[in-house]
Amino acid sequence: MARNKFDVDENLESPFDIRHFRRAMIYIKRKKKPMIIAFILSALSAAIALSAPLIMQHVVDVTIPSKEKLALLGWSLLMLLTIVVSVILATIRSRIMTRVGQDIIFDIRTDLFAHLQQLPFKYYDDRPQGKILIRVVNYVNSVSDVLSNGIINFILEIVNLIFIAAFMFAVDVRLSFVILAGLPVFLGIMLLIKTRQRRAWQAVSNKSSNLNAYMQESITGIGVTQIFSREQQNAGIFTRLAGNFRKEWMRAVSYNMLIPFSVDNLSTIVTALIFLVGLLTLDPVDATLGVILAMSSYAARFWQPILNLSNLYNSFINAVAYLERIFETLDEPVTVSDIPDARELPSVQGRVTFDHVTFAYDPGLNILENISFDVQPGESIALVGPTGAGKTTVVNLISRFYDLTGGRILIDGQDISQITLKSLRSQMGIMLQDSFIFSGTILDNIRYGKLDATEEEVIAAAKAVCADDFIREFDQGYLTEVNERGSKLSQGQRQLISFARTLLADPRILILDEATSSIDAKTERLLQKGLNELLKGRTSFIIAHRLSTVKNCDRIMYVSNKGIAESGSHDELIARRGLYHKLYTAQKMEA
Ligand SMILES: Nc1ncnc2c1ncn2[C@@H]1O[C@H](COP(=O)(O)OP(=O)(O)OP(=O)(O)O)[C@@H](O)[C@H]1O
Repeated sequence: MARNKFDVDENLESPFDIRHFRRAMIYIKRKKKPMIIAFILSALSAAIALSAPLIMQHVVDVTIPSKEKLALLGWSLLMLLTIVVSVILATIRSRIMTRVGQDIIFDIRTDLFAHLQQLPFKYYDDRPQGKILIRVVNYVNSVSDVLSNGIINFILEIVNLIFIAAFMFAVDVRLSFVILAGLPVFLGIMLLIKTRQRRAWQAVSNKSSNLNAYMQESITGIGVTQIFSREQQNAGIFTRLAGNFRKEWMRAVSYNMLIPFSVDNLSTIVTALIFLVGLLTLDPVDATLGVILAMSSYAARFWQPILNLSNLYNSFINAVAYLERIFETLDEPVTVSDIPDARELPSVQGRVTFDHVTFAYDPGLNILENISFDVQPGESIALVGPTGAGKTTVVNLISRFYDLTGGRILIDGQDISQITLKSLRSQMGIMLQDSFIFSGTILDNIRYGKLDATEEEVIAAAKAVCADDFIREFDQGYLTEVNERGSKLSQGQRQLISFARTLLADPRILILDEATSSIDAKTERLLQKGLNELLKGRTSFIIAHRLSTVKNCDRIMYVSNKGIAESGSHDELIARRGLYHKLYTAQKMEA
């Protein structure tokens, strides 16, 4: 799909079809047993409640005229009992269904999260994170009730309707037809608004997704916003997005409200008709006062399930808009994945070979073309060159974050597209400019890549990269809580923790993408010590704009013009007086 932005609606690639709902049944079926129990309880409770008008009819027509006080008391108590039993059953059912609803949310969310974890970088490149988040959190919440209670209530209301119709016809056939006469009118209204209503709810889901994406982006970029004093403009954008959401919501809800409004009016008209027809035809044999009262009560009851069904239909329509998004995410292909017979990559020595590699993020726009080179185990390679030349792309390809457009990358002679991603990536250590700190303790963060590491191993890794001293200065030492934005930690400290994390995982191949760029010269000297420790005996690719940091690498590759323009040691490249020499002297002059 094309790259998306916070204020661009995500268009669905396929229109809704019932298969989405059938697919949702997979989750529902897992909860078959509690749902059947809940259904039986609901049916019992509804049937018991339905006997009330019959009791009423009997009391009005027989018990009251015969003035049997004891019988009247008996019937009243029975009526009370029906209400109590029906409430108890309904409460138990509602408990069961709350659990079922939460279980369904849990299952869908777990599947979504597991799938999102596997999706390639390309998926995340193409859309704002907020739009992904809203699917896992809000949309799943929104569909849970429809998939649990909704299904049961739907069946139940239909059964209810049949029951009521049967009771109604048993009491009076003519008046029953009067009640049924409102039905075609109602169905006509439903048909008329159906498509518009679905579109309206789709628009709501789009606008809430946009709002969420902007919120997320704004929170992440709050620092930049405040530096550039963009608060007012951003508030303007937010107001526009929130306004769009409000507008769509109002529109969608107005469709929803149309339905109870129609039901209410139809129900009133039908009840009035019953009284009218009843009065006109009132004779002691077939239309007693009791019959008319019972029938008007059935008329109200008959329209209640219809109202409930139409409300369910509304929720169903909303849920469809969300289900479409959820399944779209679940169907997103894992384009970078293990081939069917992928081999495990055994412990590697660290030889890396690019064999005529060509790569494009977007079809037809090659970023790298026909690159070949061979890196020996333990060799350190610096990738330098102008911004946007493709240095990060080269290292991303080694970890197979993207698949190649052409050629092969081999590790110890094995094509990386033929081996499992897990065995490949577990032998790589990657450190980026912005080292990510997960919420938890410093200890957890260092242990992230090797969960079974002992505390001693963690401390040894921290010591090796000169991180131990500053960690111990915190009151809680290694148990200090840090969060995802790494607050409490300076940039350099975050970097050192990330070095320790990588060292502990002990990868054979190391990638450092601008890992030391945001660090001042003094901290860099400290880091350099840690870094030297980290690099020992490992194949490493280091991207750095500051050439002083890569001067000592075994080989320097100058990436430019979709390929490696120059390659050699610092001294060789300086002697060649080419692109690297130019860049180096320019930086020296600046310093
Ligand atoms: N996810 C992406 N989708 C599409 N194009 C991309 C993507 N990432 C990078 N590019 C493009 O690929 C080219 C190479 O980008 P890359 O990040 O590899 O450059 P770089 O040499 O590492 O740059 P810098 O030194 O600025 O970090 C750039 O033109 C960039 O616009």
